[in-house]
This record gives sequence, structure tokens and C-alpha cells, in this order.
Amino acid sequence: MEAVLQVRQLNKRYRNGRGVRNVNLEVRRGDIYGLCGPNGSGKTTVLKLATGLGRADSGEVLLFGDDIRERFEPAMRRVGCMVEAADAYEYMSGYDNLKLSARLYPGLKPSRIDEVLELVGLARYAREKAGGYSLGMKQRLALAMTLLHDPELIILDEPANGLDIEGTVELRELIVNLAAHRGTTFLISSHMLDEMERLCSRIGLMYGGALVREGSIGELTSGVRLEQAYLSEIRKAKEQEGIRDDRSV
Ligand SMILES: Nc1ncnc2c1ncn2[C@@H]1O[C@H](COP(=O)(O)OP(=O)(O)OP(=O)(O)O)[C@@H](O)[C@H]1O
Repeated sequence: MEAVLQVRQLNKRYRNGRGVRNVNLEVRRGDIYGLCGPNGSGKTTVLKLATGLGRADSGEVLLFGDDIRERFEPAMRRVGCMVEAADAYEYMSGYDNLKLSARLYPGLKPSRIDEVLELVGLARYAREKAGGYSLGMKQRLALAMTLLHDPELIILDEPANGLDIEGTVELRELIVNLAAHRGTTFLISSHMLDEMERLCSRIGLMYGGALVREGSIGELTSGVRLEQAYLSEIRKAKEQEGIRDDRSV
């Protein structure tokens, strides 16, 4: 399967000494790829570097085979991003927020706004002010913005954060539907391992700024829960670093 995103030997060190190191990952066409790990493990940093929102110290990011340092704009036209996304304007309706975002994409048909509202289940509330939306509705509006230009790859940073059970299930169904019916590829970061196990076809496990394991759900779990597989990878990583850990993980 064609590689849609390739991250090679990516390094970024913030001034406080934290960041990510030697990250290699590959998202292939049709994947729902889950970048998993606890808070602070480096997921957002990887997503920011992969989408040009931050600059790596070293390493390469290829989107659709092109190095983003050389062909950033053409590559990003094929990507939808919800990474540190700007909030919607609260005093404007959902529809008007989308109309404003649509100006970023010359040639976009106005009917596309109605289509994405329908897709994310906000059509009924399109004329209401975004300020009155629930957190779940605001998340759906942000997702609608990423869908406007019908991207081939959608990158979402912790999209289920703050959603209730119903909202989480709806989000999962939306992602699965887009992947199945439009062939959209997803890269999603989350610390919710159970949800990622249900949703994703491939997983990358991050710990302490490094990608400690990558593989299909089947390869990673083979008979155990993802949570268990993750804890065992962390233990191995700690052993390699020579860190003693007496907890039985
Ligand atoms: N702008 C920044 N300046 C300094 N340190 C940062 C910055 N952004 C992230 N870090 C540090 O880099 C490490 C990785 O953070 P990152 O936000 O990528 O992790 P994460 O897995 O996405 O966590 P979370 O789920 O909490 O967002 C953390 O230790 C964090 O404190």
C-alpha cells in the first residue's frame, strides 16, 4: 500500500530538554493510524512537525512522497488538520464559520458546506451560534472545517478529548464511514487505548518522546488488550534505558 505519510529519524528538542527523538513512522493509504501514548509522550509534537506547525531539528517528513520542506503547499492541500486548530468564532453560526473557512479553498462549491454539515451531523444546528454549541458539537464543527476540501489524509490531535460516550461513538462512526466510503486515511493521536483499539487498523506507541513500537492492531495485540501490549512495551523501553521499575506492569 502507498505510503501517505513517512516520518524518518525525526528529532525535536525544546529548550527545556524535552521533545521527541528518532521517530520513524509510516501511514499508508487507507490506514486509520492511532498514535498512542500518555500525556507528554510526544504525540502532538510529532503531529505538529508532520504538518509544518513546528520545525524539526533533524529528520524528514514526506507527505505523498514529497519532502514537506520542498513541496509544502501542494502536499498540505491534500491534508485536513485538527492540530491546535483555531477555535470557531462563537458569535457566528456554524454555517458562517464554515463559510469563512471555505474562503481558504478557492473554487469550493457552496454546496460543500451543507455536505460537510450533514456528514458531521450538524445540519440541524447550522444556523445557531457556535457559542451555544456543546463541546461535542464544537468538535464536530472543527472536524467539518477539516473536511471542507475533501482531504485524502486527515490528522486529528486527541479528537475525542472532552467528548461524552455518545459523542465518542459518533466520532468513531464518522471516521470509520469516511475511511470505508471515501477511502480517507487518518492519523489520530490519543491517550485512550481502548478507543484506539476499537477504531484503528495500525498503531504507533509513544513513550518518553520515542516511538517504541509500530504495527497493525493484530501484530501488537495478538491475544492481549492494547493496554497490556503498551505496558509491556514501556517495560522493555525502560529496561533498555536501564531504568529500574519495580511496578509489575
Ligand atoms: N512548546 C513547548 N515548549 C517546551 N516543551 C514542550 C513544548 N511542547 C511540548 N513540550 C514538551 O515536550 C514533551 C512532549 O509533549 P507533547 O505535547 O508532544 O506530548 P503529547 O503526547 O501530545 O501530550 P499531551 O497529550 O499532553 O498533549 C512534553 O514533555 C512537553 O512538556
